[in-house]
Amino acid sequence: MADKISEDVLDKLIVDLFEIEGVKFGDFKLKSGIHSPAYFDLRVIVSYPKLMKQVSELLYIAAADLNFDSVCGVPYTALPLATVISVEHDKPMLIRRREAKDYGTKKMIEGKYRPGDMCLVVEDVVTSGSSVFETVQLLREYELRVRDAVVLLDREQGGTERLKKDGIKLHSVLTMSRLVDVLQREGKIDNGMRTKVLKFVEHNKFDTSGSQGDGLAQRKQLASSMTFKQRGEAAQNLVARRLFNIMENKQSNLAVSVDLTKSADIIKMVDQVGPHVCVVKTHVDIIEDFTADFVSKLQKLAEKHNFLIFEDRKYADIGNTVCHQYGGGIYKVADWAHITNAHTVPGPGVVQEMSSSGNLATGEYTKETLKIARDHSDFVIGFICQSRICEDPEFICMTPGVKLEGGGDSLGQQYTTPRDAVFSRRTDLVIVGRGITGVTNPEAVANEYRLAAFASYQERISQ
Ligand SMILES: O=c1ccn([C@@H]2O[C@H](COP(=O)(O)O)[C@@H](O)[C@H]2O)c(=O)[nH]1
Repeated sequence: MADKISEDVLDKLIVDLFEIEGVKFGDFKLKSGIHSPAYFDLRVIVSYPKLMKQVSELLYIAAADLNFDSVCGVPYTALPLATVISVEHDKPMLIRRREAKDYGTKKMIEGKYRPGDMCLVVEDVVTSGSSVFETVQLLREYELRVRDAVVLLDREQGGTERLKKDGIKLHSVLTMSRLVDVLQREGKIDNGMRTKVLKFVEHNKFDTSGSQGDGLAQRKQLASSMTFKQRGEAAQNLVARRLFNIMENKQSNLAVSVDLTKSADIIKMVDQVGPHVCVVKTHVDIIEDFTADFVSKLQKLAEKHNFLIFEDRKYADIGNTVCHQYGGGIYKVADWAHITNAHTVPGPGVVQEMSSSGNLATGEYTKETLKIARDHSDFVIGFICQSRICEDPEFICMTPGVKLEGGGDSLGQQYTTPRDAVFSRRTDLVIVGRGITGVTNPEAVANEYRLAAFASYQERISQ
């Protein structure tokens, strides 16, 4: 890069980024819980149009010798940079969606292209390279070719090497070491901070020895110590991705189980507690007056409050029968439920452990169901379990039988507390039924459960 752009221009850019607080130094606790002496937030660039134009131009120069038909920014910070490159140099742009639309074409890549077109990926900061790789992977799924990516700042933590393994050459405008060298020379940071940052980079390199690009496995991070955001970014399954997204945005890892028997009561309850939950769980076969109108009201509430619908049907028959049960009958679960579940006793399917006392779902059963889930990860998003059963980031562990005060009921249900489930047993999401639906002020109580469960998750990832 240094050969294409003058040293002075790069040095001035580094100081400008520092001045607009796109680069900060101190003690920053990252979402992963790690303390970092440097923090980058290049989203601020959009507030400085001249700088945004300059950065886009430098990214374009970094790609000057390359042949490409279109550009695609990694969402979100790099989107405006890719837009400026596209407009200034008359290069068609492609937009990568984070989530497929629920209607229409369900495309993940927007824009016109021909199969085999070469696309240049644009990114603001690269650490492990997993965000760039995710975008590349999607473009390749859509029959585009990708050989190169340009980035404003390479943190030099293994991203270049990792992307190389996937056939992508990373071209960076700036590197972390150059950045701290210049800032020290310009008197913006002292030598102690410079050394601290360089040591941090040295000791926090991502392992690039794996052959394939699931960055998270290579980071050797355990699911239980990762943020929901990181896990959403790593998940390939779109429902899992969407759920992690909702959990992160609503700061909720609470599912409410609305086991009421009259549809009007269910709708009223869901509207009250909807703002606090990421999932509403139903048992439609206990509803006395089930109609299609109930489903459409529930779907409207799911949109209004942004939650997913989980029909707790616990399928357990042969594939052919389950297909009829799931897609047909009077409930037509497949038409409206985002999530449903199955026992694994009949063979491959989804997994379940029970919270009731004396349940038989232990040992080998759990091991086998985990294997089935891994073999069908395009279809499986997680497990019903009382303790985390695996550290695969994409699988969500959901725990029913939760009450703030613990205890049990007269029919064998055993309750655990939100903290015990999420912090001690390291599961992700708590399912609460009567603890919320059986009280006089469900909305306030749902919020209490939300706060307790989310605080336990935050405590866990900051360990
Ligand atoms: O092992 C399991 C599997 C599912 N459930 C379901 O969760 C709720 C719990 O309701 P509470 O009122 O909080 O007891 C209910 O719908 C069960 O069918 C479970 O409890 N245990």
